[in-house]
Amino acid sequence: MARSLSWDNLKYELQPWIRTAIDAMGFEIMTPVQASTIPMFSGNKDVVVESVTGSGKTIAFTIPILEKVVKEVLSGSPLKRGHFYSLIISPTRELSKQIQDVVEAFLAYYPSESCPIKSQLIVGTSSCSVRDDVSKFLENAPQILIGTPGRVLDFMKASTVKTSSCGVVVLDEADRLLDVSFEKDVESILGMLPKQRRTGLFSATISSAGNQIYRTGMRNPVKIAVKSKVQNPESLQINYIVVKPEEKLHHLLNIINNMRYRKCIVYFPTCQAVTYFYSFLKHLSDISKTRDDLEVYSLHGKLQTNSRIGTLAKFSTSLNIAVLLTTDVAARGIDIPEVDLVLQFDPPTNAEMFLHRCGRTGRANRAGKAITFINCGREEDYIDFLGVKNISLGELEISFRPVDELGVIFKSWVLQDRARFEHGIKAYAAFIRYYSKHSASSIFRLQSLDYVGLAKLYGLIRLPRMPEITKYMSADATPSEGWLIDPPLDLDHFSYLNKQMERARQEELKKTKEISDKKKLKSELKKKNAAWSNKTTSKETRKERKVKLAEKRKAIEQKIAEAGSEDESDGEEDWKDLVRRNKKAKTCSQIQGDFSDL
Ligand SMILES: Nc1ncnc2c1ncn2[C@@H]1O[C@H](COP(=O)(O)OP(=O)(O)OP(=O)(O)O)[C@@H](O)[C@H]1O
Repeated sequence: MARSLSWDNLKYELQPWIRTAIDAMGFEIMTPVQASTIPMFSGNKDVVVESVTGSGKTIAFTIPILEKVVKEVLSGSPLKRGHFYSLIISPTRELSKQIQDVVEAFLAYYPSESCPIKSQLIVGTSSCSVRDDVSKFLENAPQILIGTPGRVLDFMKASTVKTSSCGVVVLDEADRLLDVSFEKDVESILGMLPKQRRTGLFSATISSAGNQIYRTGMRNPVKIAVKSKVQNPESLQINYIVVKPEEKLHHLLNIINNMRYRKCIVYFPTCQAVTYFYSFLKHLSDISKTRDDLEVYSLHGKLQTNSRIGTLAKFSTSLNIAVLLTTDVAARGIDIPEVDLVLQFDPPTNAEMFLHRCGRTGRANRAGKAITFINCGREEDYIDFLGVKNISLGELEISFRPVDELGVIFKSWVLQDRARFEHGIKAYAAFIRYYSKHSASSIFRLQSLDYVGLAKLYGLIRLPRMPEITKYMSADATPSEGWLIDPPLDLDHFSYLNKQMERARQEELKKTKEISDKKKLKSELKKKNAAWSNKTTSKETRKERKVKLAEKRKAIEQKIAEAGSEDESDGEEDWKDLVRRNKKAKTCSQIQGDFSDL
């Protein structure tokens, strides 16, 4: 046993019940991040902690929180009604629940006869309103709150919730909590807490938060970085496979059917892709084209909280071989020890997410394997791009073996129901939107996408009319009228399996046929077709955009002039810089802010 990592070597003595809990959990020694963080954070220091995925950061903040809360409880002055002592914020409901489970696992060993210590989860659910959270809080008087930013903020705004006793706050996955999508809520929450508090920021990729960390009101924080040569844990092997888009599903099935693993997480780019491929895999398993000992689950941000938490619990506790199809909603923090394989159907939109996704396996020194599909062509540069960021991947040279009759089964499954055909188009369009948000935009370029290969992957029978396709595909590369099947299908006779939907469609069809006026008909059809993309190429909007741009340019130029730039070349620099920064801010906010597809 490494002596310096022995729990006995901590600079102060842990409370006996915490020590008992640690022994019962079987944690013989501390992990390096725990050895460095626990003494600092339990003492009077604010901490900013960066350490690889699966290195035990949760316990590194749970123990100090429990130590502080117990001290308060034993101090003799009882917790006043509506007050609490500590707050842990995380970006997702699943992660908040998981943290609460760890806190509760410790509390099971607390000798609670005199004054029990309790925690409460504050996350949005359809079955429980903010008001319900508040009444539960007032009734149970928990000292520790754990939740997601939006809900915690709403909860804290209630007049009966008092924040002045909160002495310690933790932001888990802090870089995510400080990015544009959460930063406002998080700042408001921190602004409501007492200034004289301890703050801890934790993440495997905290460096990406940059100066944002100083907006959390920390005082002289200690930075703890448990570093190694590479950014991923050593127990984690990361590989990539270069594929053609239309071959991806075959590769996926070959891997989940033939590779040895216990639990596998497959990351898809969007919710639409998860639901679409999940239904198809279910169909395949019904007709026995996948292993019959295999359980497949799906999890994404558009599901209700209870269903999300329930699915994760089922996947975690399943005794069978299990595969979870998901999005980045389950990329950070989720800790399922038996996950030994992670597959990325597409690379994520930023390198931090790449590490978090891969880090769902190879945790706590257990062996794990992560495989990423890379589309052949320009995307292959992504490997060097990750290399520069100290993430090294090895190529897995797997020769392509088509799965028997997969194409035929997929096509007939799509053609059985118009709803599937539409679902495929939505998933395809969502993917193109997702692709346009990559932070490495010089590698993931819309103009380099293989639109036809991608359409085949999504089981489309016809290319949808999207501005991207018209813009980036040459006319000779576009199949006639966009059809990918021969002969083309009479779409008017392509029906829904769902009777109600089919009835509504028939009525709509009848109405359209009755419109004798050609102009009106054209505008009706245009309205319908516009739904696949939120981009518009109408002359009117282009004109408006041009005017707006000109106004912006004028305003920036005026700013530069006011700043009194003497040298013309400097002025030119400034102008370019401002425009560049402006553009960057825009892309950043698009990349990080829009998670509606997850
Ligand atoms: N001292 C320890 N000894 C052995 N295992 C530990 C120890 N501390 C924590 N673990 C286990 O390590 C696993 C990973 O811990 P945890 O989820 O806290 O990692 P993390 O650093 O927060 O990862 P991520 O960055 O992905 O959120 C958990 O299963 C946990 O039970």
